[in-house]
Amino acid sequence: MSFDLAFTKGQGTGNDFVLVSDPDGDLDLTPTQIAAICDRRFGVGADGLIRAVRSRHLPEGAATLADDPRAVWFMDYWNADGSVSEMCGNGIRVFTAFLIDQALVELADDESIAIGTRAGVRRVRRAPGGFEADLGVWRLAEGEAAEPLVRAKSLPVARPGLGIDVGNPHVVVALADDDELAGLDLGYAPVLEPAPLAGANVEFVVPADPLVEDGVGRIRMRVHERGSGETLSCGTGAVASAVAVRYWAGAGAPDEWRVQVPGGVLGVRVTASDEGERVWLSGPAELVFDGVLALG
Ligand SMILES: N[C@@H](CCC[C@H](N)C(=O)O)C(=O)O
Repeated sequence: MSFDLAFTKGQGTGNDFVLVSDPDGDLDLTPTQIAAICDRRFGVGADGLIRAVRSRHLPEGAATLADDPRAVWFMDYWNADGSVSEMCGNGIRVFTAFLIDQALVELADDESIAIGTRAGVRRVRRAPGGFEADLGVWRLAEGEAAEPLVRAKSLPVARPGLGIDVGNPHVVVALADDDELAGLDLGYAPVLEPAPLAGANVEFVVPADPLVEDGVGRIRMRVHERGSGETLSCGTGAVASAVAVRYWAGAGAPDEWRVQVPGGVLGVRVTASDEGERVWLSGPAELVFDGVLALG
């Protein structure tokens, strides 16, 4: 059966998404359709597709509603290859802008909104230049996944990575300098040893000079995203990179970080909580254009 699909294209620091509104959970897009929509030559083109659906219409949404009944909306996130992810840090800001634009929610300056995701409930509020999202408590990956070896094309030898979970899986690799970062060929997926069953997003980082300025840590990052390849930015990847460098730096490292990615700059904050260290991601969110796709 063919049908018209209304969509909005959005981006945050160049990480771009196709957003669709499906309040009652009627849409049943297949992974193949999603990959076709995200294809940059034959489709709209995007790093991922995000469906706005009321949480009560999804099994994962029912679970988040049980945690927080205010999480009425669920961010149903899909990578460009049609695989699902638990979380998207740039996506959740763009998703919030989309919900507001579609008049599905109102968000005053002093309020936050609870959003259901596969990683649990996340809260987003307005911040200078965009939005800030509370991405919950970060954790080191466990067992062998904590320190995998990473091989990437253009790196002559395997490098040690640090496995970090911020709702979705990341491996962060420190590089020597900007030349090494610029010379990376991320047209090929980095190979991890041992290879995590569910895959991982891989971030490569270098410190800025100086690493800390006015109490704020500064790093540069490039990323190869699970399910999407190299992207201009990854919000959860920026958070994973900041906490990895902070972890390596040890006691006295800053709680506030600026992460320069090819598509712009993201802010990361770390705060103490009873459950562990919470991480906060801030950055822009823009809706670029609307369109209608004939599917079928
Ligand atoms: N770009 C996103 C992360 C999207 C999901 C990721 N590719 C995964 O599979 O976990 C971000 O901004 O966090």
